[in-house]
Amino acid sequence: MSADRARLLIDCPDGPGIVAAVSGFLATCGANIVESDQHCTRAVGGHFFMRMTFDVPDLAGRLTALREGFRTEVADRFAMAWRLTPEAHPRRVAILASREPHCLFELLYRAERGEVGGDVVQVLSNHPDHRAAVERLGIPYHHVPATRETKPQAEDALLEHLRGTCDLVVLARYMQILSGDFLTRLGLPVINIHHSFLPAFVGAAPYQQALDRGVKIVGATAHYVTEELDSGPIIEQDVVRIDHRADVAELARLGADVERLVLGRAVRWHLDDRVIVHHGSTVVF
Ligand SMILES: Nc1nc2c(c(=O)[nH]1)N[C@@H](CN(C=O)c1ccc(C(=O)N[C@@H](CCC(=O)O)C(=O)O)cc1)CN2
Repeated sequence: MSADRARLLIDCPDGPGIVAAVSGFLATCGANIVESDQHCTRAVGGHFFMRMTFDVPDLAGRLTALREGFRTEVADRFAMAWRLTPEAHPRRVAILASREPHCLFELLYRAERGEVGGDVVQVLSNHPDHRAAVERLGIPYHHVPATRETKPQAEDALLEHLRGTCDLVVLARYMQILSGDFLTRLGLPVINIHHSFLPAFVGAAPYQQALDRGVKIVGATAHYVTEELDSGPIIEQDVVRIDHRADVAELARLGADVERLVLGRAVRWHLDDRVIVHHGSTVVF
């Protein structure tokens, strides 16, 4: 990982001259573009998306000036939504879990191997089950019990631990619905793994819903969390075939492998600045 490497994510109304303006600005800064990817929603009158990776000497010392120059010379001209982030910028991840362990430990395993794109700085759970295993990895574990009656107090406690200490929150089969007020006060991206192929089977017990419906595939969906349950922008999905012999335990067993893969991909892509959210959907470079 180079200290002088940065990622630039852009989306704006499509039109002529965008790529030339961005690459021209970077050239005047002495930047070398090492990766560039773009997408337009349609030929005319659409929306433009781009992800660039570039190297620029003394990035740390010039970051503020680089951002200000890009804003005034390029972004404002094209009404861009954008973010320019050093690749080496710390990406601290907090994981919320309940009893199911597989997604939590998938992320911890991947983080140990440097495959998440950030550091897991704490685990919080409404159950004490995983404290010993998490703390053996040297990661703080906070048990924050939550019931329907105590949800406001539990959310206050979660915010105490989360605000100012992390850059991304991941719900690894965390089984508490978070309030809109909590999400607003948190002010960070939250990624959830839902154990169905959304929009099918929203809410609790999707495997039982799938069994009752007689489906032939089950799946998992990683999405950004919004106040509306399981309705946030989808980042990644995958499925596995099942048949009439499967009961709900078998569905959960087969589905767990899909959940782990889908969540691992989504967290990595988010932390690699590959995901742009636009009008409730995502572009994933
Ligand atoms: N605001 C949001 N909060 C949460 C979301 C979300 O999309 N928006 N996703 C859920 C995860 N989830 C499905 O993936 C889910 C979790 C829990 C429930 C639910 O009905 N929970 C009950 C309590 C269940 C219990 O105590 O065991 C509840 O909170 O009343 C449905 C879906 C995470 N949060």
